[in-house]
Amino acid sequence: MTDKTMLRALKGEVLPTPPVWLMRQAGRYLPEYRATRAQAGDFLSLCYTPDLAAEVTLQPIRRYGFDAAILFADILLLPQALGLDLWFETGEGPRMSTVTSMAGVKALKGKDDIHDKLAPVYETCRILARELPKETTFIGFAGMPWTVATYMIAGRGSKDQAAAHKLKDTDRAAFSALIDAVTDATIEYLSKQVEAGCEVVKLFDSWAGSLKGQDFEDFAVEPAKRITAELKARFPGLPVIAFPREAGEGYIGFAKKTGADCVAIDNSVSPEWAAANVQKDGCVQGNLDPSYMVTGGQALVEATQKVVAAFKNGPHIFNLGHGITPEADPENVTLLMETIRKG
Ligand SMILES: Cc1c2[nH]c(c1CCC(=O)O)Cc1[nH]c(c(CCC(=O)O)c1C)Cc1[nH]c(c(CCC(=O)O)c1C)Cc1[nH]c(c(C)c1CCC(=O)O)C2
Repeated sequence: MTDKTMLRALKGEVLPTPPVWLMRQAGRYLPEYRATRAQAGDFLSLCYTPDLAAEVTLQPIRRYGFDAAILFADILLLPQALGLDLWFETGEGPRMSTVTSMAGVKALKGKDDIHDKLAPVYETCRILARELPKETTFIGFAGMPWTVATYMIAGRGSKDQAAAHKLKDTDRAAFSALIDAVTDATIEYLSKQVEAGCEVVKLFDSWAGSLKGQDFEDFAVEPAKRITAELKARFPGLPVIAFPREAGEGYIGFAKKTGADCVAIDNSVSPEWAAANVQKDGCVQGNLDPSYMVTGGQALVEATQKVVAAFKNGPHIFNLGHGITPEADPENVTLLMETIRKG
């Protein structure tokens, strides 16, 4: 039996204190992150410089002793490896060349031609597999095809994913071919991360909430199911965490339908609701509102205790409902950790 608490929770064990890590735990709220990012020059150089990417992954582990470390990279490196141009506009976010037709999908690189570009990411994994503390679980990740496709189709982030919905509704063949191409490449990308030392994979579907009805089944559930099944066939026992963010009722049964070991829950649903409707089927991860990491105080303590209490009768990994923001106060993360660990 492993003594890594995160792996134990993923196997369904109910622990007296939940394992904890935070989405975006390596990020701009930490002065040491900002210093290493400045040393790298920019965000993408940081992602592609293995020593520095490993360093920022380790920083929050040293500072807080989280139970898990997540590989430092980005979900948009995969479309870049598929041949799209990617850059970040300061203060705005990602920009990308677009794919909006079958010809565009056909022009993408094949699923086995992504590894040259992504080799530095695999090297980061190898460094971390060596250097992480033995009690720390190492998480690899990728974006889910729908979320990644929304950026590939629009060339940027958007509030309502309108461009992706439009392609889905007007050129189903091109849209489906794009989802399939990203699904196939994601399987190869995650396989390499696991071969390089990741012990768990997390699938980020940040925009799953905008898929409704049959679209949710076809483009959130199905790709998660295919990716999970193929990874588990290649790596028996590999734990998979799925995060269909803002899925609402779609969270119910998501683990059963996809084969994922754990469902990550955002903070638009209450922990009590998630315990009753989702945790009944297995491990859940979540779901404190990230804004408490900015505001802190007694409200943080009480909200944290409420999340822990709501999930205490089943397998639970403590996390935020979404990424920690640049405005968060590092001291509030210390308070969070004290609150969780003193029980
Ligand atoms: C949609 C998405 C992206 N990236 C990711 C998602 C899915 C999760 C989510 O919904 O947030 C996932 C991601 N991005 C990053 C990680 C690393 C691991 C971690 O610490 O969580 C992970 C797992 C680093 C990052 N990815 C990004 C940063 C900030 C970059 C910086 O240092 O300037 C980090 C630390 C940039 C990024 N990357 C992306 C956007 C839209 C942005 C700009 C917005 C922002 O600045 O927060 C795409």
